[in-house]
Amino acid sequence: MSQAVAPRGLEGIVATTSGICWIDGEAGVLSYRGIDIHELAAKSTFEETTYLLWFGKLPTDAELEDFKQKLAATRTLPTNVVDFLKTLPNEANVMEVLRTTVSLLSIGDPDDTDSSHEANVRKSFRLTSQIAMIVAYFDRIRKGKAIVEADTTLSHAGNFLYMLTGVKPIAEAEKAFDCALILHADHELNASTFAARVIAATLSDVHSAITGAIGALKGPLHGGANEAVMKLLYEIDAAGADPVEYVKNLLNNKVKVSGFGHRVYKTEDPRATHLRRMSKDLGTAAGNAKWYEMSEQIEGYVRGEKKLNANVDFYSASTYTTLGIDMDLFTPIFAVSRISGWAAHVIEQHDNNRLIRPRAEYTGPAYPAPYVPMTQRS
Ligand SMILES: CC(=O)SCCNC(=O)CCNC(=O)[C@H](O)C(C)(C)COP(=O)(O)OP(=O)(O)OC[C@H]1O[C@@H](n2cnc3c(N)ncnc32)[C@H](O)[C@@H]1OP(=O)(O)O
Ligand SMILES: O=C([O-])CC(=O)C(=O)O
Repeated sequence: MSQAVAPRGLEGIVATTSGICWIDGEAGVLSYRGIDIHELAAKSTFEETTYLLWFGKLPTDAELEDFKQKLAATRTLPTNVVDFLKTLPNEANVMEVLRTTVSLLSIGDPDDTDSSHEANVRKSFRLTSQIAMIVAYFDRIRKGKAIVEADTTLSHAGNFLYMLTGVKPIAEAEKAFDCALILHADHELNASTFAARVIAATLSDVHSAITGAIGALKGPLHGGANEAVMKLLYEIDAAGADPVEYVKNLLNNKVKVSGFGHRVYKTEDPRATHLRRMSKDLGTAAGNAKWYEMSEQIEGYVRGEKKLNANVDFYSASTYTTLGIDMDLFTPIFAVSRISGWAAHVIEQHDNNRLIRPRAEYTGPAYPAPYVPMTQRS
């Protein structure tokens, strides 16, 4: 019996139930476990938000302390993984480095053959720490700098910046980065999370699901857009061009402008509200608001002309640049945060699993097509 084909790209299709993240795309509302993202951005920390995503409630003081200690205790990478990072070419794509290294981490993981709820949580702790470590370690290795060992007394955000730069971050930078991690932590059934859930639903392991998710996040229609935004800003700057004229030209040539548009939001992406402010505040404080100002001009034009809103990736580009982070680390940093949401979804999938296996409407040659012998083929 033939069924109606789902809309292209599965737009609007509700593919699963989930208790993790709720979005109202019309109203521009994003919430984790029912708590509004604006409240989390103002009051929470990445650790607390991750606890919320994984365990479904805000932690008590003691639970949060225990969580932070457990997370900090997993700030270690096996020697074979560090050695592997040293064998890679300096110019390697950092998302490819991350994807491959996360895959490698499953070999030798103490819970490799265990996919119980408890083992999945333990793996999630380890991967949350290790993804941050891989990004920071590889960046230092490729720059010929000594690796900075993790500091277990620092927050997840603070430790990442410390491992990356070798300098303990000032409070403002740590706070801004921590807020960015909260904002990127989860987003319902985005492409990478869906990929992770499809993999997990075969009863494959956490590392396989996260490896697939990293591959999906890399694409420029998804997480890769933040790097593409910064490339655009650099291009405009190098050409000494007017940002609006430059983008007008792109749109006239039917080129999509990275950092704009969203499958779900029909209004302002609530995360962009914070990243715009962070970009402005950090730029102003650093005495270099150039990237923010260019971004703001582009946003005004694209919104006015195309009715497209900036998404989470647009102002994260200028925010991270102002924090002194290289642009090819932007998408890996997305993964440094999104591992919390991916892990929550993989755990939820395994806890109540059914194989995800939709159908396709066949559009190929009519059945039965002849099997033409080799001698008669043209
Ligand atoms: C973390 C994230 O993943 S957030 C998204 C990050 N991705 C980007 O920023 C890349 C740029 N944006 C896009 O490519 C899209 O808006 C997506 C991928 C985010 C959403 O895609 P979809 O829901 O499939 O929308 P689709 O691509 O069909 O766009 C609908 C219309 O808006 C236009 N449009 C959408 N985004 C843009 C854009 N950034 N620039 C110019 N036009 C755009 C499309 O050309 C299309 O126009 P048409 O109907 O005249 O052909
Ligand atoms: O939800 C989406 O399609 C993409 C997105 O914004 C995210 O993953 O944060």
